[in-house]
Amino acid sequence: MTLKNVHKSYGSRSIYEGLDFQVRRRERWCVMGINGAGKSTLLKLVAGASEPDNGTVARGPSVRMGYFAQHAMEVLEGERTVFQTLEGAFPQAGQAPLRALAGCFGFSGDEIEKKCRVLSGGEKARLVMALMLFDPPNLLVLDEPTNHLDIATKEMLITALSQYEGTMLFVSHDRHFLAALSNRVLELTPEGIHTYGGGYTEYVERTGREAPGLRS
Ligand SMILES: Nc1ncnc2c1ncn2[C@@H]1O[C@H](COP(=O)(O)OP(=O)(O)OP(=O)(O)O)[C@@H](O)[C@H]1O
Repeated sequence: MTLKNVHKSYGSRSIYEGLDFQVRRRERWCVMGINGAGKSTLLKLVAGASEPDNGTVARGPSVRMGYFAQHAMEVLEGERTVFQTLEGAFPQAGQAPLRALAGCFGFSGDEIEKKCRVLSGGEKARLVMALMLFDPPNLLVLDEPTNHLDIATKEMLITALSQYEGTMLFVSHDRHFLAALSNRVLELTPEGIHTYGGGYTEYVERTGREAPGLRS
């Protein structure tokens, strides 16, 4: 995944002026920066949900991507149940594995019969994660995936993602998520980008500072 000389503005507000950045296989980048630095915009560009004004975003031919952002929850069909949603996505999978999948993501017993329209934000996020991780793509782009999750589900997600062997690019304000899952750090600053070859913990040790906007 290579971004070359990427320019992006919203109206008169310039977000990047010539961004160069490369993500290689198995790297796990956390993206840091203050509010409005352009973290979500970068993830959108990588995911193809937004186009650069100038420059190129190139994906390797074997890249299969999963993109999670808050709007991902809106694509759930309100009248479908949790189970119907999983079955619709994986028609070949059979009942038992899908029930097990739902269970792993906290939908036990009758809860899989709940319609999507009644799900809480956290339940929707869990269902979207289950859809994404059943047959995981080899590049995950995650924009604040733990936002609506309770602690138990967050820990479960961290465990699942630490076993994931693909490449990741993510934004998180959760210290444990950052520390457990990153092996690279990209910092967006007004002066441009800084990259660090180690994970978040090494970044904190080296720079003596934590990510801006950390929640826990
Ligand atoms: N579609 C849009 N139209 C106009 N301005 C936008 C749009 N999307 C983002 N922006 C602006 O661009 C800037 C960067 O936005 P972005 O969401 O990438 O920042 P961020 O670093 O993810 O911020 P936060 O930490 O607050 O989520 C912000 O000032 C934002 O208001």
